[in-house]
Amino acid sequence: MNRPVTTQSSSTGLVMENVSKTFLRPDGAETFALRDVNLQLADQQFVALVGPSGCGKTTMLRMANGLLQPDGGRVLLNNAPPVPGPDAGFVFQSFRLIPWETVLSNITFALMDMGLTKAERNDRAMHYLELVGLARVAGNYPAQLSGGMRQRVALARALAVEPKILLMDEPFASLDAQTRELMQIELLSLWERRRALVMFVTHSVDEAVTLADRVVVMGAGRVLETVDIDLPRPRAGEALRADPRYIELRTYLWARIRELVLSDPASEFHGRAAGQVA
Ligand SMILES: Nc1ncnc2c1ncn2[C@@H]1O[C@H](COP(=O)(O)OP(=O)(O)OP(=O)(O)O)[C@@H](O)[C@H]1O
Repeated sequence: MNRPVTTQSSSTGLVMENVSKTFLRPDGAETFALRDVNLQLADQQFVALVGPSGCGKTTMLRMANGLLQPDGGRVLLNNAPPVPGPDAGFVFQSFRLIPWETVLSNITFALMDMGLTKAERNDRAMHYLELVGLARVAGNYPAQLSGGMRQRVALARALAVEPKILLMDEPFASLDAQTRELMQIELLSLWERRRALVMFVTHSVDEAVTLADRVVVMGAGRVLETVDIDLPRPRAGEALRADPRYIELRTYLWARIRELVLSDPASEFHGRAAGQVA
C-alpha cells in the first residue's frame, strides 16, 4: 500500500509541483506549512486529506483556490494558476453563513459576480436548495436552522457556483454522529449527480475511507503517501463498515496517523507508545 505519488496523463484537475509555503510566526521564527509537495489530482476525483494537526491540510486547500500563493513551486487548476472566485467552492466547519440574510439570500449573494440576472440567481439558488432538501426553509434565517441544516445550506451555496473544485475543510466536524453520517450520504449522492474534484480535509479516518477515491496522508508539511480507496460505490452504512477491505484500509490509515502523531514533538502524545493511545 506504500505507493509513490501517481502521475496521470490527464491535464485537467489539480497539479502541485514542488510547492512550498513558509509562514512567519510573531516571534520571527519560520513555520514550514508545506515542503516540496508534489501531487496530481484528477478532475472529478474525491480526495480526502488526513494528517495530524498543523501538518498543512488547510494551507493546501487555500493554495488550491489561489487564496495563498506558494513561495516555491507552482499550482495549476485545469492548466492555469487558480484564481480566487467561482472556480472553487469552499465549505467550512463553522458554516460561515451571513446571519442577517435569509437562506436564499445567502446563496444568491455567492452568485453575484457571475453575470446572472436576479431571476437566474434565484432559480439557481432554489435548484440547489431543492437538491439538499431545504427549499422549504429558503425564507428562514440561519439561526432558525439546526447545525445539519446550516451545513446543507453552506453546501448548497458552494455547489451553486458550479465550481471546478470543491474545497471542504472539516465540514462535518461540529455535527453530531447521526447528522454527520447523513451528511456524508447526502454529499456522496450530490457528488455522484454533479461530479467535481473534491478536496475534503478530515481528522476522521472512517470519514476519509467512506467518502474518498484517494486519501492523501500528510505529515509536517509533506505528502507522505497517497492511498487509493478501491471500495465499490455507493458506500454507506453497516455493509460498508463490515467489508474486510474497509477494515483493512481503515486499520492501515489509522496506524499511519497514530505513528505520525506519536513522533511529532509538537503533539501532546509525543513519545507515548502506540499501545498507550487507543
Ligand atoms: N496565516 C498563518 N500565519 C502563520 N502561520 C500559519 C498561518 N496559516 C498556517 N500557519 C501554520 O502553518 C502550519 C500548517 O497549518 P494548517 O492550518 O495548514 O494545518 P492543518 O493541517 O490544517 O491543521 P489543523 O488540522 O489543526 O487544522 C501550522 O504550523 C500553522 O500554525
